[in-house]
Amino acid sequence: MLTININKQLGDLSLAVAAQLPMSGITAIFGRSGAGKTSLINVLGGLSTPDSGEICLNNQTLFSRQQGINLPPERRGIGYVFQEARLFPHYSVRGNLNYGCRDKDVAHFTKVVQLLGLAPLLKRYPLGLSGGEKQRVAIGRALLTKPKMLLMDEPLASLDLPRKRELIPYLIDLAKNLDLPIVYVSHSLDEILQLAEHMLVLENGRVIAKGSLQQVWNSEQMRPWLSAQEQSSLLEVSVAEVNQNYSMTRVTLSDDVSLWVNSVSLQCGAKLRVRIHANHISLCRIRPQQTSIRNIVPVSVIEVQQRDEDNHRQVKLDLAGHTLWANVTCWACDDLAIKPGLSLFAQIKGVSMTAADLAQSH
Ligand SMILES: Nc1ncnc2c1ncn2[C@@H]1O[C@H](COP(=O)(O)OP(=O)(O)OP(=O)(O)O)[C@@H](O)[C@H]1O
Repeated sequence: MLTININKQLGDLSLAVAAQLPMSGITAIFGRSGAGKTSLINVLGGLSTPDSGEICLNNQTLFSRQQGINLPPERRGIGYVFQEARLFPHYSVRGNLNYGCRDKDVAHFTKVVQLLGLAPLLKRYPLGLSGGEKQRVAIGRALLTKPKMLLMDEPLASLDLPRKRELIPYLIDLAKNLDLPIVYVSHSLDEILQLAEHMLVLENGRVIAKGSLQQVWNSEQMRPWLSAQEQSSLLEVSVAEVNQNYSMTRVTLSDDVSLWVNSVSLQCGAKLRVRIHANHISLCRIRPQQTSIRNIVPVSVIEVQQRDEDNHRQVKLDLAGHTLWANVTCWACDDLAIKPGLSLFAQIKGVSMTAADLAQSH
């Protein structure tokens, strides 16, 4: 467990974080620009010093103002990967990987090189590498110091979309195969959906939500910070059936609720997360007939919310015990007299759930 309880004044921002991060899987630190994400991981990595508080990694105190402890970055057992790869241009990939690595563990080197697909690059120099390749080398370099935890500050931010897609599977493999907890800063919900198991949301230097990805994603606390386009729900489902003719996959949420989504190449039984955008859901009082929409599921209204700036309402629904958010115009809400307790049918277009909305659960 990484236990954080720190305060630091940074210009106008008061960073005040109290949280415990698990020592497994990927924990996403999410927040808008200026929320304090980089400042937080700089404090964890020892690149900046809190004004007060404590940081403990398992049983080791990394920082304690009271006890006068402040371990330097190299003694924290924490690896750091920045937005830019920051490689040494005059060293080969092998030279960069070995830089700062005192303990020459050949088996570990081979494993890291294999996990990150670096073997064909070892003799090359940074100048000739793509952005994604450079970032893989930077990750490898951090891993070769055998950290107990890896901090990554938007490691995909400087990459174009194809390079991002290329790197994501490597990151998933690392967390799984090296049993290495990763703290991953991002303001991209797309990346977080694919990578993270846990999530911590920062706003104005404070933690506004933390917990499992699904719990935080679907929470009330997330709503105010997301635009209507970003509002969505995350459901954990299992692959049940593939319709080869129409390239659609049926996933089940519970014994009697299933959804058709765009085809995924996974075995039946595989666990998936599916993101359903609130703008892609429509609500009906009676079960629609002869509709093009493949997914019609019974729901009941838990709550209806409206933000001052919006001309629509956010309807929180119960779908077989899971939370589903739908954005509906005020007009439709009034017409259908949508209020808590009402039973409705939610329609979700099958085509609206694409590869970007589907992620394998780790
Ligand atoms: N050393 C400093 N002195 C003064 N202000 C600082 C300092 N470091 C950070 N800040 C301020 O703290 C705020 C948070 O910065 P930080 O870089 O941690 O945000 P962030 O959430 O990582 O943002 P982004 O997503 O844009 O990288 C910003 O307003 C920044 O200007």
